[in-house]
Amino acid sequence: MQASDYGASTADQPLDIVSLDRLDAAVKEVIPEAGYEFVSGGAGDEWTLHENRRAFDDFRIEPKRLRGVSPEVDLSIELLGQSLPFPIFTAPMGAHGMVHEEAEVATARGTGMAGTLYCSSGASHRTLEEIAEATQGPKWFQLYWNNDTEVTRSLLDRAKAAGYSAIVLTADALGPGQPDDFKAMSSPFRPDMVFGNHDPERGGSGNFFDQKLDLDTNAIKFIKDQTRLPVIVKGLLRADDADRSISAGADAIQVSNHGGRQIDGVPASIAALPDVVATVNGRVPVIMDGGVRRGIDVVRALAMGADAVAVGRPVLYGLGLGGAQGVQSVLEHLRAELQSAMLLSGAAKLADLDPSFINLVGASAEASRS
Ligand SMILES: Cc1cc2nc3c(=O)[nH]c(=O)nc-3n(C[C@H](O)[C@H](O)[C@H](O)COP(=O)(O)O)c2cc1C
Ligand SMILES: O=C(O)C(=O)c1ccccc1
Repeated sequence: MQASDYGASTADQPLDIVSLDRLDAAVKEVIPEAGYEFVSGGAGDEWTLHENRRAFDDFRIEPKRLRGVSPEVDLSIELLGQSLPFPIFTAPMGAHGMVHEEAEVATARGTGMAGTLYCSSGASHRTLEEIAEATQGPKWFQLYWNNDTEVTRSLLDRAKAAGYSAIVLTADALGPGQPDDFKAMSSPFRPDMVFGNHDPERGGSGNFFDQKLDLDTNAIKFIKDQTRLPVIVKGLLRADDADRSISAGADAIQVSNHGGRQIDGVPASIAALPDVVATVNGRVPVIMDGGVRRGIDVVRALAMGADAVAVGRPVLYGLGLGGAQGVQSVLEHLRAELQSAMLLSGAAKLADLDPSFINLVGASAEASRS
């Protein structure tokens, strides 16, 4: 059966983007409802989902004037041995076939066209090898740890062989958050397309949330011994967990609440960032994700100590609206907004961004006083 028998998704096309927030309403009109609900939704009452956006407002930018800043801001960074043209990359997300018939292959291609890093989800619809081939840019592999270590070992060997340069260990998804029917999830465009790395013989890698993770059984060390690649621990909100992860060998920390999709009622990522940054104290890079939609959000996250940010849902909205080119448009739009936000804040280079650009008000200020 051909993919077209099921109806095709949107053709590749660049998007004329005014603001990433507006993509939500546009994509709702063009992708199947199940796909839109899957991507846009959050856990529980979606309090954390909304808080991820709202909390940015607690961190006001205090712009610096009369500093001779020119528009040619250098946005490039080095992150765990990779150079990125700007400090923004595609967050690991599963099941892109819910949005586009080419699924992660198109997302990875579009991310590569924008020149930045693609983080490939362990719950992708396409195989990690197909995805790796689709992008010329840097790439990391996100692992859902499997209690059957042979399943984990085989995924790590494949990721290394396919050229992924780091492993992201997701620590915050230990049970189904939202929705809970992941095992049955196939693409509405191609019902034959299920999770690409899933090995039905072992039943293993389909049980994404059946992971028992602790530092005593040494997941981080296991990954490093197996791959000799750097490990990013993703999904931390607490400073003590960041500290424990670094002691166990983590090479970077990704502050995240999984886009408000795991446990509701936890703080926004941007609100959790300062404590983690203070404890990490420059030992390893800190990445954050959750609610990044504007160049000013990136300025705030970097001023508060993040080295880079990852973006989730808007990338999939770009995929739904314009395939690989839509993804490219989303990432390039955010890069352009960052460039302008740097100029208008009075920051000549990324290294200039520090907490002196931020004035803390509102709920987050109250929390930090108590
Ligand atoms: C549809 C979808 C699927 C996701 N799948 C994964 C996943 O497989 N692994 C993972 O570590 N995080 C996953 N996430 C979380 C993202 O990596 C990221 O933390 C979050 O989307 C960032 O928030 P934002 O969407 O507000 O930018 C997923 C998020 C979405 C929206
Ligand atoms: O939806 C998610 O947040 C997620 O992590 C996931 C996990 C397994 C399959 C698809 C998505």
